[in-house]
Amino acid sequence: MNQSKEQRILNFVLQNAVRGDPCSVLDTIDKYCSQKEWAMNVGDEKGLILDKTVEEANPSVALELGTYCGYSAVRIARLLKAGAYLLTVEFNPEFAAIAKQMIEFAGVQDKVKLLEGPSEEIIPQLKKKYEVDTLDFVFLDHWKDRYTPDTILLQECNLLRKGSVLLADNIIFPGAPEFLNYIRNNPHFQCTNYPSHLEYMKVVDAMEKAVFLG
Ligand SMILES: Nc1ncc2ncn(CCCCCNC(=O)c3cc(-c4ccc(F)cc4)cc(O)c3O)c2n1
Ligand SMILES: [Mg+2]
Repeated sequence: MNQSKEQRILNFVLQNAVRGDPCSVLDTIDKYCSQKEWAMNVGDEKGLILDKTVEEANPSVALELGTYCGYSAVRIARLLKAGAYLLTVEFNPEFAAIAKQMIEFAGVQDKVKLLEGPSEEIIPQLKKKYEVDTLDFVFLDHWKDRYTPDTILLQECNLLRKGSVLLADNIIFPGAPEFLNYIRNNPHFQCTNYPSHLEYMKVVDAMEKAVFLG
């Protein structure tokens, strides 16, 4: 059976990146996806916005919704301080298997816990099953029409604290208009927009940061 694009991306990393070097894994994925096959990784341009937001938040506990091949999980995990960790949620088993290998090859597996399943099922389990108190940072990069219901769910499950930072990908393309309307009109969030471009393309995109005010 011929390989999936995601398997081809992983194979290119296994053959061309340096094991245990997260930056070489990120550069290798970006090289493949800009030169050979486009894929929906956050990419190098929006990745810099993600880096700065994570460094500023300096989270002890981070959550990512939508792992895909593990590019942003590696990107986030490489910046986490000792003892800090990332929980990343992916419901596609094939993508989860690829991401697991990508995370291990990059050498950040001790900082990343990959949870397989839909966000709407996983989020309500975070406190009891995964022993989370509150989340310091959340990266939303899954179904764009789940950004709003999952942000509401995070609040309902008391997973946000004053200062928790949410960062959402694809605000312009494919777009999350309903989320933008919800979060910008919600007095419990302080929002900042970061104009950018769709990964590996000249198409305009943006990220939105929303700090929970409690
Ligand atoms: N609930 C739940 N829980 C857990 C989950 N795990 C996965 N999923 C499903 C996520 C499915 C993928 C989400 N990501 C995107 O759709 C996406 C698309 C583009 C894009 C596409 C076509 C174009 F022509 C241009 C741009 C670019 C991006 O940067 C994107 O992030 C889950 N859902
Ligand atoms: Mg995205």
